[in-house]
Amino acid sequence: MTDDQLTKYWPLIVDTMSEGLVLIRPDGVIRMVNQALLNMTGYEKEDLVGRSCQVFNCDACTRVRTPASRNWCLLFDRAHNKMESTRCDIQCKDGSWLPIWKKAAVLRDENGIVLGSVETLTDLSQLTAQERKIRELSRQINRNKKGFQGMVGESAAMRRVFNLVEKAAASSAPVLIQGESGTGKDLVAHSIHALSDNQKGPFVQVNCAALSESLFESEIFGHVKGAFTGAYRHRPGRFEAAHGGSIFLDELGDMPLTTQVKLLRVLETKTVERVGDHHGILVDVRIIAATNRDLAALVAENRFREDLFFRINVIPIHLPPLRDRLEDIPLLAGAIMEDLAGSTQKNITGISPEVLRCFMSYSWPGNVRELKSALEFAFVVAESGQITMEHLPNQLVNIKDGLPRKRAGLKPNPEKEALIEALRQAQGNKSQAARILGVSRATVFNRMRKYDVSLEKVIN
Ligand SMILES: Nc1ncnc2c1ncn2[C@@H]1O[C@H](COP(=O)(O)OP(=O)(O)OP(=O)(O)O)[C@@H](O)[C@H]1O
Repeated sequence: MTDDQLTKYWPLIVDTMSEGLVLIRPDGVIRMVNQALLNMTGYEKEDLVGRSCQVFNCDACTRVRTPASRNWCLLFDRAHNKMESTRCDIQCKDGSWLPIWKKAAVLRDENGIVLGSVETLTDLSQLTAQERKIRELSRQINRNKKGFQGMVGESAAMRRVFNLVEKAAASSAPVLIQGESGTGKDLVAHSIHALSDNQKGPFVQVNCAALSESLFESEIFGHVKGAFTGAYRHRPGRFEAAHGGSIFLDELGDMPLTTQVKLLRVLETKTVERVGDHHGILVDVRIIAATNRDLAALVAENRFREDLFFRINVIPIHLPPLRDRLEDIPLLAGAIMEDLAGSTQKNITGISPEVLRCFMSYSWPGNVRELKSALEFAFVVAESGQITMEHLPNQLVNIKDGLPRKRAGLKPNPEKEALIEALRQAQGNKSQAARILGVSRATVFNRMRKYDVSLEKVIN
């Protein structure tokens, strides 16, 4: 084919492409379009040629068009001399939105003068529909797997929680999960992320109780080199690491007041500033927070900022303690034992009626986590057959008047009494007390501080 023939047949060649093609002048006016583009958008050639490319209302273009710039859009800036590609949405003639993959390059003459840009557009509507279908199917599979996203429970209270989790996942507002230790706050946070549009992004967890005040800010906001002694290089914080996903601020009630001010600013401006720097970095992060403290009470005591409380408590989810949903125990015990049977070689067939009665009358200060560790303990002690009372840990068979300890016996503060009892049984060994309660050693420390429990008082 000669050059002349190529020029002659070029329009036909361009029209055989399955991708849309558009040529745009440096002032943003459309110079030429191919047939595929007309098919994709529903426009006629005369609707487009000679008009501004703003007709497509492309969401990527609104982001790169700057009123201060001399050029029509950043694409024509000298610094952006390469091929650019992005996923974006354009508007069709009937007003509907079309998801596309757009590739763009600037055309220059031999003197470097910009002649215009060429853009190819791939229709992603089918792919997007398939992705949505896959997401929906995987949600259904998770729902059918075990309970709701791995959370077991059929009580009215838990059904309300599942419902709220779905609603929270569909929104991008901050979520505050409150509930006693071991009620499943961590599971709820993971479920919200897994069901949200940010599911493909990272899930970054920060335990606010585990970080010392001095480390806190650089850990979650990052720092620049030289910000403090030992800051040898620039380091991004957890917020930046969570960009495009979710950040889970666990034990939020333990966040230092100085950091609370900074967090409030992040929520309001959607930008973070690394320690030692004043440049805001834009972050698109879903915020999920949890605490086992009564945040409203901390606000009243001036230990938690009221403005932050209102800003973060947009979608409150309260997880009820296990003693208030005892009807969930048989289902929970069954699911936990199914998991344990799968991971051990023992032929344990179930729990005796007496054990179930005991479970139903116990106060479960450590909630589901304690139920889980009680059954794990029983799986270690029992050989085969049914789990009976003799296989249960001490705190459950602490018999009073022929019956396991009643719920009423633990009021008004079951968590404090359970802590004292566990420390007594463990003779002051905090790790062992943590195992008895089914909580972490840090939680034992926190509770000792919270309830002002000292080892001398407990053991003597
Ligand atoms: N509804 C539930 N169904 C099944 N397992 C559960 C449920 N709730 C909690 N669990 C299990 O109980 C344990 C404790 O749950 P989780 O860590 O989510 O509690 P938490 O409220 O975050 O506790 P903490 O405040 O101490 O961090 C985990 O092993 C979790 O899988």
